[in-house]
Amino acid sequence: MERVIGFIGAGNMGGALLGGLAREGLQNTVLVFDVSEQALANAVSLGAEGASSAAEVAMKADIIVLAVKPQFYPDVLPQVQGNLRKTAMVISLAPGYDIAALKKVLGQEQRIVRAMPNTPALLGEGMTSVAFSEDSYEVEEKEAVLQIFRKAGKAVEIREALMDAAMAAASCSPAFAYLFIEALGDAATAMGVPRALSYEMAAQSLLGAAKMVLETGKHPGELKDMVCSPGGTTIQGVIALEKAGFRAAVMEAAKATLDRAQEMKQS
Ligand SMILES: NC(=O)C1=CN([C@@H]2O[C@H](COP(=O)(O)OP(=O)(O)OC[C@H]3O[C@@H](n4cnc5c(N)ncnc54)[C@H](OP(=O)(O)O)[C@@H]3O)[C@@H](O)[C@H]2O)C=CC1
Ligand SMILES: O=C(O)[C@@H]1CCC=N1
Repeated sequence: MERVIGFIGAGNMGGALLGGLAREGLQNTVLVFDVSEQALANAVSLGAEGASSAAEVAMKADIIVLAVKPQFYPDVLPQVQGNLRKTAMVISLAPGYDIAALKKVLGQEQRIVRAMPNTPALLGEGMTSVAFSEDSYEVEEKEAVLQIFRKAGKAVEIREALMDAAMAAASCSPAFAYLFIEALGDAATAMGVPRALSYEMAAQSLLGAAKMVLETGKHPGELKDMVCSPGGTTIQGVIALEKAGFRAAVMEAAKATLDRAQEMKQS
């Protein structure tokens, strides 16, 4: 069965998911509404159809992706509520609104899915965690939801209680990685490497290191040890990072995002 996928919001995250979906050509009808003309035009250039309102997307789509910031949910949810098909599945990407809070507004019978993707979805390298409401879903319906995110990278099903942790680990973390790349790029530039090459070196080494973790199955500590020659250079850098509290800083950063998501929680 061909399902219509609707996006309400096609900015940084919705646009990245659309870009991921469109990499091999859109397989479904994709309907998009965005108040930003630029975001809408970008979605249309990827093969999506423009809608004139959030209500139109709610009425016509089988799967609706809410991809506006949670601050706009009080505007958008009432436009969606009352226009949804009973069988529609609504996917929310936002922290702060759990399934129970969304059901309060959209209706207890409405099937709600929470998904926490990340912007590398644009390149098919995303990581998305998905939690389904405790309603009844055909296997094939869950697959249709997971497929949206699998086309944009990896997708795993998790318990909703882990959603904020998944956000910290996979959705906020690209920003931390960019800080690391930027800092390493600055350092290499200071050492005389041309700026663009500095970023290329930093980014490619991070990409390669990430692939080593994923593809060798080795523990990150073992891979780190393989780089550190006894009495060599790398171990001095590791010591400097430890002195600066690098690992504690990363853990604090992840915890800060989790704390913020919990502060944003709607009752
Ligand atoms: N960015 C990320 O890395 C991630 C984001 N998320 C979640 O994804 C969701 C979207 O975030 P993100 O893409 O970053 O946000 P953006 O602001 O980049 O994109 C949202 C888009 O929706 C538009 N918009 C605002 N109000 C409305 C409305 N009433 N109806 C239709 N469109 C509207 C915005 O237009 P305008 O710009 O004019 O306001 C914008 O184009 C959020 O819930 C966020 O928490 C989840 C994981 C990662
Ligand atoms: O910063 C945010 O709130 C969103 C959610 C996860 C990544 N970006």
